[in-house]
Amino acid sequence: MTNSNRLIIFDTTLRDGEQSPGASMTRDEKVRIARQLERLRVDVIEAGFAAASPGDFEAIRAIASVIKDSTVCSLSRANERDIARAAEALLPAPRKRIHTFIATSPLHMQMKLRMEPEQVYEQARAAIRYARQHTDDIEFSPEDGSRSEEDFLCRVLEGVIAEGATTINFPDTVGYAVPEVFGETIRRLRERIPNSDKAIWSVHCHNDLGLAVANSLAGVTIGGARQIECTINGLGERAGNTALEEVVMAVRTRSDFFKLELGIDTTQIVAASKMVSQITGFAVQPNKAVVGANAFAHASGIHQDGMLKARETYEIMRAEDVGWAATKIVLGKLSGRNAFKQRLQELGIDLASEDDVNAAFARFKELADRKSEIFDEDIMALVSDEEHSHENEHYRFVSLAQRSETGSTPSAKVVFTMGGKQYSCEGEGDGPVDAMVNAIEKKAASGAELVLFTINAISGGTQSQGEVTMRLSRSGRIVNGVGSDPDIVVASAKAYLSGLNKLYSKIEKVNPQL
Ligand SMILES: CC(=O)SCCNC(=O)CCNC(=O)[C@H](O)C(C)(C)COP(=O)(O)OP(=O)(O)OC[C@H]1O[C@@H](n2cnc3c(N)ncnc32)[C@H](O)[C@@H]1OP(=O)(O)O
Ligand SMILES: CC(C)C(=O)C(=O)O
Ligand SMILES: [Mg+2]
Repeated sequence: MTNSNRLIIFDTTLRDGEQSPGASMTRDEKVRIARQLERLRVDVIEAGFAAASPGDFEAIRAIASVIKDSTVCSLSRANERDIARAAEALLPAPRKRIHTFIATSPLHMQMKLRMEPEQVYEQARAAIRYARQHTDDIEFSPEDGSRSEEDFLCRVLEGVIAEGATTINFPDTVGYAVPEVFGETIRRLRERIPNSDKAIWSVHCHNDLGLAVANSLAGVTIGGARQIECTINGLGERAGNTALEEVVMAVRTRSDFFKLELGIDTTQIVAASKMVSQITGFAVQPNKAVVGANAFAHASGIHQDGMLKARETYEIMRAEDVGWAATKIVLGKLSGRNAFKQRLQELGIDLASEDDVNAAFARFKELADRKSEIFDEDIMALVSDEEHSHENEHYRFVSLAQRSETGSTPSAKVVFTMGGKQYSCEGEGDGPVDAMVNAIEKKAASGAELVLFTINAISGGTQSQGEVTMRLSRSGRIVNGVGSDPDIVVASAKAYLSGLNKLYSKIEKVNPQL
């Protein structure tokens, strides 16, 4: 197989992205994101790690059943049980890939796997042999590749290609690499391995030193890789992975330098970014490249003057090309169903049925009565609330009254349902949010610990909705609850109950003994 100039975009938001503490997603949320990734026309969607849990298995299977254009992939360790589980989850997919990996660095082999290099070599080859029985699209990753010995890598990679691996993914698992060295290593590996041209070479970089995008691009330009693994908004384990929007727009904007072809529909980038941020509760920083709120905003007079005379003076990309709307219909309380449905479509939101659209439209009208202009972020929040209401809703917010006055102890009364029964509880606390949590806990007694609380204004002005993310932890499980409302204490109550629902939910990720 020769490397052409086509750059394959492999998205791992649903697998490595989900490895971000607190970013776990439900099956339905994953399917929504997968559909948006398909609209974005990514080549490969890594939908999860089938052997990790029944929830992950089900999510991969659901994605494999609905995605038609992108290849659907599952990660698996280099053993028969994981690979068989991946193959089973991928059965409905028209295009499927099994991605298997094993660590090759001395540190990982000795301390983590407790295996001799010879055993790792044999296990890697055996894994590919077994995976070949299920599909001929097989990817292999030597985990911790950038800290592995080159001679050993050559031997393992030659062996797995000989067994039928069609993609060799070189990971910088701990974000240790620097661009020139990383690119040169891949170039040398490709040069030294006799059958290297039988596989497509790929890069998978982490951002621990903020070099994930630079390393990925060096892997392509210096190393000759033709697949980049990346995630929306750079989500991922620890400091995250290579950001899809950044590599894609770098390759496209500087096509004079990269001279590579991409299949991506870049106009879907912003919708994908907003969807992932909304579902995971991980806000995008305003100065984030491409998808940050300020990425195309100009505040200083000289820049504004230049922009008015010729956009190119201060912009290297067009906002519309990545999906920022230039002009649009303003949605408000006088808008109708058609305008609302049109905006849902533009935001890549597919509601399952007309009933779902009607329910979301009713919430939209309710919100529009309290808020003069409804922004895209409001709609995303509202639809997400709608989707959560279909999940196993053990806890549901009904109403809240709270009182805080300088010099007196804040108090809150929360009405909510638990297991279908309605309760009204009162509590006091250091502040209104603390009082609200104490009120809920009087009845819920969940044992959850609040480990992170963030609040974002999800559109402009003081009448903006507040979007609250509450990260809860219980017995080693971490979940993000998200809630939005123009009243930030109500948003907090919704976020807290949504977190409790996730902790309660059986389909959330657990570590079952399969
Ligand atoms: C770099 C990466 O991102 S790798 C992907 C990381 N993602 C995840 O780990 C998420 C999903 N993981 C899980 O749900 C669980 O870890 C499972 C289901 C895979 C395994 O759970 P458990 O069986 O309880 O094992 P546990 O996680 O405690 O330990 C991992 C085991 O796999 C072994 N292992 C690790 N990597 C590999 C591999 N690539 N191939 C084969 N075995 C491996 C470890 O040596 C360890 O074996 P041991 O139990 O004999 O000591
Ligand atoms: C499974 C592999 C590719 C991985 O995520 C890593 O090494 O970071
Ligand atoms: Mg990774």
